[in-house]
Amino acid sequence: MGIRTGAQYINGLKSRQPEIWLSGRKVTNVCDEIVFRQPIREIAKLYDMQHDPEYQDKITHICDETGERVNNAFLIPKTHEDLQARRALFEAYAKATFGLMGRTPDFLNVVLTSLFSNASFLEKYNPQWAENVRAYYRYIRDNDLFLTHAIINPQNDRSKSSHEQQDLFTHLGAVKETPQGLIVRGAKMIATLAPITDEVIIYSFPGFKPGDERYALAFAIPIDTPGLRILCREPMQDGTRSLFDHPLASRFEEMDAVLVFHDVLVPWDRVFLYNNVEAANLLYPKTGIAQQPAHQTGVRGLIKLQFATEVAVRLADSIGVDVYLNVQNDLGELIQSVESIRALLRIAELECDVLPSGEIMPGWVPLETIRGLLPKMYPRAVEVLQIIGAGGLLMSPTGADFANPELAEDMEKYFAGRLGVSGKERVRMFKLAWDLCGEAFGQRLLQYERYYTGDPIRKRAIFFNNYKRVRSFDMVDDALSVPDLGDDKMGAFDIKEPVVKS
Ligand SMILES: Cc1cc2nc3c(=O)[nH]c(=O)nc-3n(C[C@H](O)[C@H](O)[C@H](O)COP(=O)(O)OP(=O)(O)OC[C@H]3O[C@@H](n4cnc5c(N)ncnc54)[C@H](O)[C@@H]3O)c2cc1C
Ligand SMILES: Nc1c(O)cccc1C(=O)O
Repeated sequence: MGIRTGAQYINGLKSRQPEIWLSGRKVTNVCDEIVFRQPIREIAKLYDMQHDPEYQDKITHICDETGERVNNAFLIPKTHEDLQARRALFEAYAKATFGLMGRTPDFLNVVLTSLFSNASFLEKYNPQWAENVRAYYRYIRDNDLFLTHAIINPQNDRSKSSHEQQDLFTHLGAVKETPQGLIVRGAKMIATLAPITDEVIIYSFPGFKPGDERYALAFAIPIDTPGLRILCREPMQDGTRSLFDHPLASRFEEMDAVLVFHDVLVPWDRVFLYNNVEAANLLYPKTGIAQQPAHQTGVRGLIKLQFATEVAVRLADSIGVDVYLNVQNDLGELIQSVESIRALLRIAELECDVLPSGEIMPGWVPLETIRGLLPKMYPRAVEVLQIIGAGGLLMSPTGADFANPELAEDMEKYFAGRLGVSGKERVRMFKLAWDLCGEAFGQRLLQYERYYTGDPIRKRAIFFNNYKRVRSFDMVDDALSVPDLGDDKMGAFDIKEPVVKS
């Protein structure tokens, strides 16, 4: 099959009946659910881009194995050009959503591609697991499917391991083996976009301890598998608010959900690992599913930070405050943050690691540096929007007010910005900023940047320990290697007079 159109993606959603709970009721048809309608349209646009002459050659390629056209997320990078082809995809998808949708199809399809290209690591534990991963990658690639994932245990008692929680199956674990497959029970979080995806893949960050065997799991199943319950968080926009009043929240609400598995059957051919703490702890480091996705998240994060910075620059301009030193200082800081991330991405693409298989991994040091900086830089961009917008962020009327002729004169007179910026233009600018820095929608985007790649504190500590393990810090040795001349001689500088040729 190869690349899908947006209509085919939507028809796929219509062909299934996942158990989705939203605001206390079961969703009967996700495509008719007003909260999901616009986000589905935004994802469908990404699928249509694969057929658009402007994008097709940039974001898709002909699969060597099948001869079909497939998305570049399924490309195993073997050359710098391959890496650029993946970047072109990440950039095109990020720009289509201003970087505001973190879990677009390319993200997990890159994760799966990395699992596929490094599945041999599983062979020592169970060769069938490696085969299952390979078959699953081909299935998702050839059907161009959209995955969600939930790799975190629900936030119950973080001071205790999974097997020490109040209930043995609060956290998702294996209950029993059957001839058809594994029965799993418990919960995982946070499956972003789960309600509008095709499949769910489950695995975990490293960190399992002896006694956690039943939780050491990795598998994938269709999103409408019987017994899988999708519990959505409270919506951040109800789908009725206008594009004028909420130019971003009305389009890019990325629903998050807890997945509850009520004795769900995972067929054996969908089991990638289980009951093996060592394999589960090594999945990340041995399959590159931290490093390759970090390229996608780095590009997406750059676009998101760049977008917030551009909004801040235009916000300041709209009310003439970018003439002031303090505003220029803040805006300059945001621009330098954007340029820092842009430079780090280039370094990551130039300083690659080449695996024995020939796969090239963009450099982990610059990528993890991006992952450590964005959780600080993006919240700062939100703060600068709040500081520049000030009270103006709370004086925006609605599109309905602008539509009422009785108010027309006041709207133009009292809401106008600097000379050349009409009342409607200034209010639209401030609404764009408010969606990013004031709305619950914007606060989720901030929390996403802080936590989507894990706890930034622990990730930075892991980064430090990995960096210390591979770097020598030998300038310190150089500085300490000056011969000790003894105090009386320290002042004597045996500088030889330069020989001057007459
Ligand atoms: C908007 C959003 C979207 C997300 N989307 C996804 C997704 O699609 N798929 C997915 O799998 N996950 C997703 N996540 C979850 C994300 O992976 C987690 O938020 C992240 O791993 C941090 O875990 P936590 O939220 O459970 O925080 P916790 O680990 O519960 O941390 C809470 C606080 O306690 C501290 N803490 C907890 N445990 C320790 C410890 N052992 N040592 C030191 N400090 C500790 C932390 O530093 C933090 O301050 C998403 C998160 C957000 C915010
Ligand atoms: N956060 C991640 C995820 O959700 C899937 C794969 C990788 C990561 C990561 O941050 O490394």
